[in-house]
Amino acid sequence: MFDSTASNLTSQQSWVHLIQDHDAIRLLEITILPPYLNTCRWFAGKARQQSYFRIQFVHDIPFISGPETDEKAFLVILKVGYLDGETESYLLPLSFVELGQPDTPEILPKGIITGAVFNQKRGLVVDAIYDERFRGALYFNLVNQQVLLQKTGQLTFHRGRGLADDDSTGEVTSRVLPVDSSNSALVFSVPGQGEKYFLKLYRKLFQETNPEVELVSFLTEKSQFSHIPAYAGSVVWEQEGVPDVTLGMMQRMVENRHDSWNQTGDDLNDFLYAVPHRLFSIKEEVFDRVELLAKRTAQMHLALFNAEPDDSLFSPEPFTDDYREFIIQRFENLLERRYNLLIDNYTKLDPLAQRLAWVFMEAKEMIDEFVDDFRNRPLESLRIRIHGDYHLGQVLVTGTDFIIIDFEGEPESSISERKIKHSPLKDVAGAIRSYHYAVSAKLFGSVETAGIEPDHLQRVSERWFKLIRDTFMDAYLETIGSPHPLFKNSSEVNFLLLIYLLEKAVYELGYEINYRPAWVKIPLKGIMDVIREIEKIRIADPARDSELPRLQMGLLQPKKE
Ligand SMILES: Nc1ncnc2c1ncn2[C@@H]1O[C@H](COP(=O)(O)OP(=O)(O)O)[C@@H](O)[C@H]1O
Ligand SMILES: O=P(O)(O)O[C@H]1O[C@H](CO)[C@@H](O[C@H]2O[C@H](CO)[C@@H](O)[C@H](O)[C@H]2O)[C@H](O)[C@H]1O
Repeated sequence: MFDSTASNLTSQQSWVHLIQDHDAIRLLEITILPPYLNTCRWFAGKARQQSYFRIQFVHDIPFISGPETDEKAFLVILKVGYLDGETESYLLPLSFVELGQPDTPEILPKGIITGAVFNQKRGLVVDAIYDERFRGALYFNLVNQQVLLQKTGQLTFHRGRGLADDDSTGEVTSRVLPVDSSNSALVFSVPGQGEKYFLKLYRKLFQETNPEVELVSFLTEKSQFSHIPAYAGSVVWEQEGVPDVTLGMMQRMVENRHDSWNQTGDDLNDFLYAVPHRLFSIKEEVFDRVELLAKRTAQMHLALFNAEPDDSLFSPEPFTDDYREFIIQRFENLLERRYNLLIDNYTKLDPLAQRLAWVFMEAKEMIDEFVDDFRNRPLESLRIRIHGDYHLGQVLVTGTDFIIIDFEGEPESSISERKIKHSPLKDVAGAIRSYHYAVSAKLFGSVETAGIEPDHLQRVSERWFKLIRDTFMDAYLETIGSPHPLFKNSSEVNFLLLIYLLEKAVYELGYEINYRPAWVKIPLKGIMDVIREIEKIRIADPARDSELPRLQMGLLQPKKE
C-alpha cells in the first residue's frame, strides 16, 4: 500500500499554481502518473508498449465553498503515446488533500496517486473522484448549468430532463460506486430521497460527442421509452472550431438487485439441479422474463426508429452500398486480426479450443464467401441507431422489469464507427450471444455442472439455448409487428441475424483471448454454430457455384481429454 507519509512531489508553489511548476509537471508525467495509470482498470493501454505520458490540457474545477486557496481540482487530459499505433487521451481529475487537518477526508488507497508538499503543506495528490469536494462541485455545476471558462475553450454543464427542478439547491452527499469498469461511476444522494443520480465520468476521451449521451438524451427527451435511466445532464469540453469532447454524463440512479446476466445464471442453476435426474425443466417464469426482455429490446428499437425524418443523427436509412462496403471491410479486417491473434495464442489454448480454432481457420474461405454475399444481396430492411454493445450485463433487473444501460458502444470500435446505423438485429444478436455465453459458462467447468456427464450436459445445454433463443426471437418480432419497415421479410431477418451473430462472436474471440483465455471456447463455439448454418444454406442451394470443400466438422465430436 502507498505510504502516505512519504512525499514524492515537492513544490514551492501552492496546489492552485501546480501548472506553473514545470518540474512538478515533468515529475508527474515521467515518474508518478505512468505507474499509477497502469494500476487502473479503466486504463485500456496497459497491454500496449507505452512511450510517453503528457499532460496536454488542464481545466479548473473550483470547489463550491471554503477558503479561497487550494480549493480546486484539475481536470487533466493526459495524452498517452505508444510504440505501436495511435495515441489515446484519458481524463484524470486531480485534487490535493492536505493531511493533518480536522476535516481531512479519508481517501481510499486506490485513489492515492502520490504524497506531496505544496507550499509547505503536506498532503496527498489523489484521483479527485475520491474527494467529496470535487464530486459536490460537479453536481453543483450540473444543476446550475454552469459554463466554466478555461485557458482552452470552456466546460459546459448541460441539464437533462431527468434532473428534477427541486434538486437544484446542490445539497447532496456522494460516493464512488465500487465497480471496476472502463469508466468511473459517482452516485449522489439528495437529502430525504436517498441515492438519486448516477454520474459516469468517461476515462478514455474522444473528440466527438459520446454516442451514449446522444442515445440516452434522445430516448429520454424525444421518445416515450422509459426503460433506461433518464438523462439528467452532461459535462462537455467545448472549443471553437473543434468537435466537443464529452467528459461525463448524469442519469437517474436505478435501484436494482443485479443484472440480467446474474439472473440468467441463477435461472440456469435452477435448471441444472434437475439435469442429473434426467429431468428437463425450465420454469415458466424464465420464459416470461426472456419474453419481457425481448419486448423491452424491441420497444427500444421502435423508439429509435421513430425519429423525426429531419433528425439526421437518428432517422432510418437503407442498406446503401457504402454501408455494405463498410461492413465487409470491417469484417475482413476483424477476421484477419482474429486469425493472427489465434495463431499467436494457439499453443496456449486447451485441446477443445484448439480443435474449434482449427475448424474456424479452415472455414475462412467459406466465411469470406458468405460475407461477400452482403455486397449484392437485395436488402430492403432499414438501419437505425442501436445500443451497439448489447448483452445481459447491460440490463439491470428492477423488481419484475428491466432497465437498459451503457450505450457507449463496442469498446474496440472508434467513436465514429459506434455511431453508424445498423439493423437492430445487431443488438438482437448481442442478446442471443449472451444467452449462449450464460449456458456455455456453466457448461465449461463450473461447480454447478461438475457431476454431470459431458455429452448429456452438452445436449441439454443446446436444447436450453435453442428454446431461449427462439422465445426471445418470437417475442421480439411480435413486438415489432409485421409488416414493419425495419425488417422486409424473414429471409432478410435470417441472413442479417447470421451476419451479426458471426461478427459478434468473432469480436468476442478477441475479447476472451485478451481478458479471459479460459472462455475462448465460448465464442469459438458460437462461430461454429453460424458456420453450420452457412453450410446448410450452401447445401440447400445447389445453384451456388462454389468450389469450396465441406468442412471437417467431425473434428468437433467430443473426445476424451
Ligand atoms: N443508472 C444507474 N443506476 C444504478 N446503477 C447503474 C446505473 N448505470 C450503471 N450502473 C451500475 O454501474 C455499472 C457500470 O455502468 P456502465 O454503464 O456499464 O459503465 P461502463 O461504461 O464503465 O462499463 C453497471 O454495471 C451497473 O451496475
Ligand atoms: O465492458 P462492456 O460491458 O462494455 O463489454 C465488454 O465486456 C463484456 C464482458 O463483461 C463482453 O461481453 C461478453 O461476455 C459477457 C459475459 O461476461 C456475455 O454476456 C456477452 O454476450 C459477451 O459478448 C463484451 O463483448 C465486451 O464488449
